[in-house]
Amino acid sequence: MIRTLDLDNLQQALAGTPLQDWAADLPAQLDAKLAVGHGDLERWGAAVNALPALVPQQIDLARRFFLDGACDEATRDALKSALQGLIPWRKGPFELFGVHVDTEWRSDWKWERVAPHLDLRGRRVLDVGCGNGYYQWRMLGAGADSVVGIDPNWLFFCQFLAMKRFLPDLPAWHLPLALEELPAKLEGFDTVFSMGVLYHRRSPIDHLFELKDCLRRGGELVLETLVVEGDAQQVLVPEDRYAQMRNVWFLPSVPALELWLRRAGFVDVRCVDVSYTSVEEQRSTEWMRYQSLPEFLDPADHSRTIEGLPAPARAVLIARKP
Ligand SMILES: Nc1ncnc2c1ncn2[C@@H]1O[C@H](C[S@+](CC[C@H]([NH3+])C(=O)[O-])CC(=O)[O-])[C@@H](O)[C@H]1O
Repeated sequence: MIRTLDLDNLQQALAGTPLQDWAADLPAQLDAKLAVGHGDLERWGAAVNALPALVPQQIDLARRFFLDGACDEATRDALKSALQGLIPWRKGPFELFGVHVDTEWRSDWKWERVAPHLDLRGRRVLDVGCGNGYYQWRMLGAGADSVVGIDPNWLFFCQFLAMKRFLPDLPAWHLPLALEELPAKLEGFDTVFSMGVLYHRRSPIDHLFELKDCLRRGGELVLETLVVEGDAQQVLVPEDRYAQMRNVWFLPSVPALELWLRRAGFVDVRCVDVSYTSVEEQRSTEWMRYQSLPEFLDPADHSRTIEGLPAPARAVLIARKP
């Protein structure tokens, strides 16, 4: 499976950049990771390998994730059943040759809140906690030069490989790595995204420093995370679960998050969006059959989680490394 990581092309894309040495070391690091792997990796790899060989004649990544081209009914059934082998699908939606992968999240809605505030044309991008890579494809659709995603989840890695099958020549790479597994002081990306990751970190300010270390001087950070209302000293730390999630640590107010970013050395810090997540944006579907946001909110009062905490609101902040 390592060959499907397409590391040769990644090395070529990063040749002559500050990321060149890192790219050269990746095959050995990833070989070691893949040797340990995950119990279900073989099954998910088989689902990826079962995807029919289809060549998209129509590609739209700018307005949605949409691929289409010649595909008969039997091939479409084979495509659907291979993609079903990678359930649960959380981030999307994906439209592939007439198959609509209706994911748990309307990630396209989040992208519509983020994208208008950025100019990704010609930029070398890192997406930290990229999930299945949905946003990586949309970043290419917005003109990014190359997009590297990192995420330690093996299922999401396989979901990315499924899409890459149909778009083998596009400059998007997904590495099954956690942020902590990147070398210190990479300082080579023009734009770094961290969306939906900060509240999972026990040391959120260290997370900001780690993101800053991935950026070149003058590079831009795009940070999206759960927030609460309040002033610059307001932060919620849940006693236990938050909207049924176990590993949620810090939910700052927007002014607190802006302060954290400034303390971490970012400049031009600005919040460009705050939105409550609706039960239309995150819900169970045929492609993600577990419980979802509608079950995680207080049934009598959707402004509260079932734990009695403020319902999920997410902010998008942009900041620059001086
Ligand atoms: N140490 C880590 N390093 C890198 N990734 C990690 C780490 N720990 C967890 N993750 C990954 O971070 C992602 C968080 S989801 C956001 C997905 C996308 N960005 C989104 O904005 O929809 C949360 C949400 O649903 O919002 C998961 O894919 C984890 O595997």
